[in-house]
Amino acid sequence: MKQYDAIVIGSGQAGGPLAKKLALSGKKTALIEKRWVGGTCVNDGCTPTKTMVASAKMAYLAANSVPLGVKIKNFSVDLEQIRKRKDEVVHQFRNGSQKGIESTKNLDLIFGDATFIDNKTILVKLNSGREKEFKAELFFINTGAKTFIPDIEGLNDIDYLTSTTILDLEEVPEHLLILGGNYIGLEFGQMFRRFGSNVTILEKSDRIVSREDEDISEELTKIFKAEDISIYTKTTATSFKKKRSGKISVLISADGKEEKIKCTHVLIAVGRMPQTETLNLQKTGVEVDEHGAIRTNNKLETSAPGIYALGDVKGGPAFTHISYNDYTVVYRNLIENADLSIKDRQVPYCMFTDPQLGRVGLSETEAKKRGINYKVAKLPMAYVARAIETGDTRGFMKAIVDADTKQILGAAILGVEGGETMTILQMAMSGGITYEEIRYYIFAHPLFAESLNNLFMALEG
Ligand SMILES: Cc1cc2nc3c(=O)[nH]c(=O)nc-3n(C[C@H](O)[C@H](O)[C@H](O)COP(=O)(O)OP(=O)(O)OC[C@H]3O[C@@H](n4cnc5c(N)ncnc54)[C@H](O)[C@@H]3O)c2cc1C
Ligand SMILES: NC(=O)c1ccc[n+]([C@@H]2O[C@H](COP(=O)([O-])OP(=O)(O)OC[C@H]3O[C@@H](n4cnc5c(N)ncnc54)[C@H](O)[C@@H]3O)[C@@H](O)[C@H]2O)c1
Repeated sequence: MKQYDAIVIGSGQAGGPLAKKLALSGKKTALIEKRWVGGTCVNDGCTPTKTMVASAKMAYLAANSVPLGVKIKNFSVDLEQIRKRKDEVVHQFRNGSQKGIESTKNLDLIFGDATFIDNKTILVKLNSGREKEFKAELFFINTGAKTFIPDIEGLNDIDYLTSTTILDLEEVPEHLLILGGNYIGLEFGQMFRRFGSNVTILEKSDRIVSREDEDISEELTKIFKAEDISIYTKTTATSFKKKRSGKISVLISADGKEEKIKCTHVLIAVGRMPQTETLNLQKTGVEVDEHGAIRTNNKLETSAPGIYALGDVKGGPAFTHISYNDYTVVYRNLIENADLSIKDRQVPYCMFTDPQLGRVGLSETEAKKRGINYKVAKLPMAYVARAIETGDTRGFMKAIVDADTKQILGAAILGVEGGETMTILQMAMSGGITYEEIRYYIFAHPLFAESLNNLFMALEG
């Protein structure tokens, strides 16, 4: 049985870089991956969706070019080319990471499905069909999450789509019904509407993006409705039935009333669940919560000594940059004797609808709940010179500031390149730059960033 110093299970956004750095630090390391190097982000998450969102944006621009004085006649969407481009980008990223791992001294990349025998031993069902046991002093679990499939009558009798299978559709759905109105539902909903599908989104809560402030949900709803996307809130599906015509009949319960909708495709986007059920964690003493997420402390140590958990598998904010940050925390604590913690770290994120929603820090709702003496700065994108010049004034900029200290507490930028503008405020928050300083800051004209002067001017008087 081969003995390692460290075994990393899962080559997600933490696992790959961590395995390389551990090996380079002198630890004999193995990285076990059951599918593809790069995990969800590279293979069926961020990378493929954002390449396809770019195609959807191109279709939107072509369809809306006339006001800018450009007539585009007869454009069409070529899903095969969109898929091909997406696959090329994914393969480029995946192969690049794999080569980097394979050429790292002291590191073995093993393709197979790992399960614990005890807290120092794993059994790997190799992709070649054989089984092998490996031992290590340290284990790092980075097995990510997968689509949660709700228990709804008839769902298993239709070929429903997930965020993975929808990436490889060979034709644009005639009518795509989406269950769930948050990141995945909204990014795919708008994308396929722009590719030519009729799109209906069913959201269980009383508004889409229900974790955000109400004005954000309202503005996004307006933006989606302007593209003829149907949104039902306080609604879920109660049964699915495949018709002889090939169509799917969906019984929905909308705000207490029942209604039937026909569609051709169904995308399930009601959340993701940690991939822990096949790890045999009961053999290790690693505790999980009621959702199967691994419990860790602020240094990402589990309840079993020598076993760490990083990324989506531990629950909490499920983003690539958070998983990557987990890796730096674990690595630097272990190898560089740092004393880093994930407590109170910033969690920025960007939803890649068009326009984007860039978010960091407190929302207005949270500031109110905490009883903070806050003020809200808000500027419609229709007042942003760059937005007017480039012909897209949808959305607004919003910042929550501390009325006493003048520090920025949070920001929501719903607008073109909203993620980039949000990041400027995120850095101001890290550096303790006050909103008054930003109000008088020199930004190059006419950038979106320049309007941060005006955003905070709104707080004067
Ligand atoms: C459609 C979609 C779009 C997204 N877009 C964004 C975005 O724009 N921005 C953003 O920040 N985040 C986005 N995310 C979330 C992001 O992809 C994840 O948060 C990120 O990939 C972090 O994952 P991870 O490192 O925890 O693990 P993952 O990347 O999920 O990797 C886990 C790896 O472990 C492997 N594995 C699992 N079990 C075993 C086992 N027993 N043995 C061996 N290997 C195993 C899996 O095959 C997988 O490769 C998106 C997610 C989805 C689904
Ligand atoms: N741009 C990004 O950063 C990005 C993009 C895609 C995904 N992600 C990550 O992927 C994760 C999963 O995203 P998601 O959108 O699937 O999940 P989510 O948990 O963020 O949202 C699920 C939505 O479905 C609704 N819902 C739940 N049950 C329902 C039902 N039965 N009927 C109708 N609606 C129902 C919920 O109210 C919620 O609005 C997120 O946590 C996110 O971190 C990030």
